[in-house]
Amino acid sequence: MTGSTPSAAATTTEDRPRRTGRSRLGRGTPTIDEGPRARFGELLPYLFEHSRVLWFIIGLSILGAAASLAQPLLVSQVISIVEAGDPLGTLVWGLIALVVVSGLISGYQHYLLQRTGEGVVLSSRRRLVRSMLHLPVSEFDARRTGDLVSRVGSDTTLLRAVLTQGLVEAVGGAVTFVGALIAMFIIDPVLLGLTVLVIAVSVVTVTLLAARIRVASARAQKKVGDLAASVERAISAVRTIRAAGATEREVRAIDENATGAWRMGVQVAKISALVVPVAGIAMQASFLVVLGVGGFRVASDAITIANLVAFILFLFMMIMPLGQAFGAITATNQALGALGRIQEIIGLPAEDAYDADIARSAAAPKTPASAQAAIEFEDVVFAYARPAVDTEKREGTAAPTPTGDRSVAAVDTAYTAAATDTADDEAGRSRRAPGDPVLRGVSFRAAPGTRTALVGPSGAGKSTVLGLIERFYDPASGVVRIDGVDVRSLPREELRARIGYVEQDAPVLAGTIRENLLLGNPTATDEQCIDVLHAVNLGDVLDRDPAGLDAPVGEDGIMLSGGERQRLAIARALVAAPPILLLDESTSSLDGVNEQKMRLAIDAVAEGRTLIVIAHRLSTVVDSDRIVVLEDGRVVGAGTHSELVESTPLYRELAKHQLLV
Ligand SMILES: Nc1ncnc2c1ncn2[C@@H]1O[C@H](COP(=O)(O)OP(=O)(O)OP(=O)(O)O)[C@@H](O)[C@H]1O
Repeated sequence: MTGSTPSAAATTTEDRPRRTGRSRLGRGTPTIDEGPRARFGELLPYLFEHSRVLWFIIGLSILGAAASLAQPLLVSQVISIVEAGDPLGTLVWGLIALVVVSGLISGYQHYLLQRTGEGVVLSSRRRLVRSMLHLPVSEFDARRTGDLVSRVGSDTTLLRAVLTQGLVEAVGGAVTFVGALIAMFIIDPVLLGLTVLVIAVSVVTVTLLAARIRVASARAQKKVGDLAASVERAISAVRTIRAAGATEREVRAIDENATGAWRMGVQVAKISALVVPVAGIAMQASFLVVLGVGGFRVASDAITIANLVAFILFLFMMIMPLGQAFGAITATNQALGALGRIQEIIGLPAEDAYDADIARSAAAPKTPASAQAAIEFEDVVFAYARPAVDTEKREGTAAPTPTGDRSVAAVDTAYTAAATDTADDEAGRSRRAPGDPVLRGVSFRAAPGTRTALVGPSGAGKSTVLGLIERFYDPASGVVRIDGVDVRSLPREELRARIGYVEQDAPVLAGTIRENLLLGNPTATDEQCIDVLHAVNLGDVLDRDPAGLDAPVGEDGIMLSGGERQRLAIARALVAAPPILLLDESTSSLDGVNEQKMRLAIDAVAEGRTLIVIAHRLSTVVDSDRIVVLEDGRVVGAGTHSELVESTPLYRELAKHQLLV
């Protein structure tokens, strides 16, 4: 699922990748099974990047072709000289030299082709990764991580084959082919006519097979993407899967995808395998025709033996490039299938820097003035798009659900009990149709330098509010402002540089503590890093490992406790010293000790900045300057704790359940 404005949502999500696939990438109408297919023209920019070396290689292969073409002529000369009983002299040495030179040329050419092929893979990976990481956040909602990884890892490698398996060599091959054809025409046009007839049949057959190879290959690559996505899903939730006793089921699901990929691979192999015998039969048939008819023509003195031998050698020379051409067609078709999947991502529009229209029409200054910015929501309506392209995405790759946290369960029970007239619980949320607004006219203001808490039932839209401030999504209507400036008119980089954002789940990256801390501010000193660690009560992690700041945190920060991960994420946001901090408190890790540490951390970071905290337990935010209560996408109350206890039943109920009143 993706988000943006409802109207935009309808066009920017599910349909877009496929629509882009049709208009930019393919002829005809690709089905979801085939996936997008690229046009040959889309391959050319990748080749043009290496045009100098490719011209050099083409030059080499023409040279090699000329050396090969000279060989039958020399052989024919040698036979004539032997027949006449004359001494061979330097002719034999010339022949040997030719063989050696063409061998050397072909070796060097092979190396250059492989190297250039690697270059093409590299540049396609660079372009793809650059585009991928600049896609709007909503695109990632709709796509499976494993499939994206597979495009970078597997699809790109298929582009190499275009070069290594023949496209450039086919140029040299074409020279040999034409040269041989001319020589054969000069030697015996009748024999040539018969040969061409046999070969033409095989060329037509191979051309027909090529179209099927392209379709099968695109399907095979899609299956590889499915496989990668299912492996990613299983690995990312390995603990949950083990705990649920679902390992074998996952293995079977992955196995099904692996079998699907295998089946498609075999289909490609079958079609490609047809190409080989077709080429072989063409060669043998033409050889037999030449031998049989040629024998008669020697007997009737229409052609000499020396010329028949030369003709047969030229025949081989003509057929060899044909084999190369068939290989090139297969490889190119496979590459076009893969390139379709690469270009599908590259062709998607990147996140825009800012909304030019709004920036133009904004009367207010483009840069927020104060160091402690005010945040303002005015009548904001927002809907996520309709269901994602792939439901597996949300079901399968979701982070493991926190279990056994009774305090969180109690919070939601409290909300549910309080919410009598609206449906806010799980059942209520499931009644909201996909594409219905998640925020329905939200308005509130967080004054500069104050602490604002967002509270409300699960699914009320609290995290969505933070997503809109960060401009991961834009509202359908209404405005989000920082210091009076519409956030859409600010360059995203500038906007995000002003905001520290701590997301709810998995906020720690694999790597070391230092790498995590330097993410938002690569120039921070060790001293600054250590200071912020102490500020969020994480000083002790430095003593645990002699590596100190260079201690690894493991994949997703698995070597730290849940509370420590959350506080490390806060520390990371602080290193960049942002004037605004958005903190989506984790629903897990809320035991008493962690909660206390979290409160202290929040106190420490609140100083001198505008802070918006999403709280799942009131105790962490009860002393906030302002608490905004969200319910089903609406603000149902705002004020201090004591004001809300008086004025807002939902809040009062919640406070009662948490023994605060
Ligand atoms: N990326 C997304 N795509 C589609 N729908 C989404 C997306 N993120 C959230 N939603 C839906 O929007 C609604 C509000 O979600 P949100 O995460 O803002 O709620 P929340 O109040 O923060 O909940 P919690 O307290 O459980 O974190 C939910 O119904 C949720 O299913």
